[in-house]
Amino acid sequence: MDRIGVVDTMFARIDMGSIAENRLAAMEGFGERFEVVRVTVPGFKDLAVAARRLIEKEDCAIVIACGMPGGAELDQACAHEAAQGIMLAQVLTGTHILEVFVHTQEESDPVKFEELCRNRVGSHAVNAYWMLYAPEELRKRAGQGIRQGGPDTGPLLA
Ligand SMILES: Cc1nc2c(=O)[nH]c(=O)nc-2n(C[C@H](O)[C@H](O)[C@H](O)CO)c1C
Repeated sequence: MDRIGVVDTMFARIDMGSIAENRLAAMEGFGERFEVVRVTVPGFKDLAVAARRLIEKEDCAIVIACGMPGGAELDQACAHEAAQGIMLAQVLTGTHILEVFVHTQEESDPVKFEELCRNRVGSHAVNAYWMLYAPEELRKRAGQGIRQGGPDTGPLLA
């Protein structure tokens, strides 16, 4: 059976890993064609190694890496470093790791923030599934200004 990896953090203030897991569990073939392997790490700087291990030791075909950068300048700097680590893990493994970061300052209203987070994580879980099993779904949306977590922007010249 194929494996899709999900890694999330304790630092996040929303259970991002469960959102991804539940979205994947609703997709066709769950439990038959693929299963989900989940790991939780302390914070976003720990995501890259965890994702690499999911690929190399747990045989995951793709990984969704969920993190929530805090609002401080230090958090933003660290988020950039964490993102570079995830990029490196992708290149080293030759396997996609979808970086799903929801930045605390993207939305100040907690209810809207939660909605944004659910939407982004859920959409990327579907993207991961499509990348593995239905790349034509991505192809037909090429150049459409698709966004995860907010309204789509649409093509430049509609
Ligand atoms: C400054 C900082 N900010 C964040 C953050 O905004 N979000 C997050 O998930 N984790 C943060 N961390 C923790 C680091 O990512 C990491 O978990 C620790 O440095 C231990 O490796 C740190 C150290």
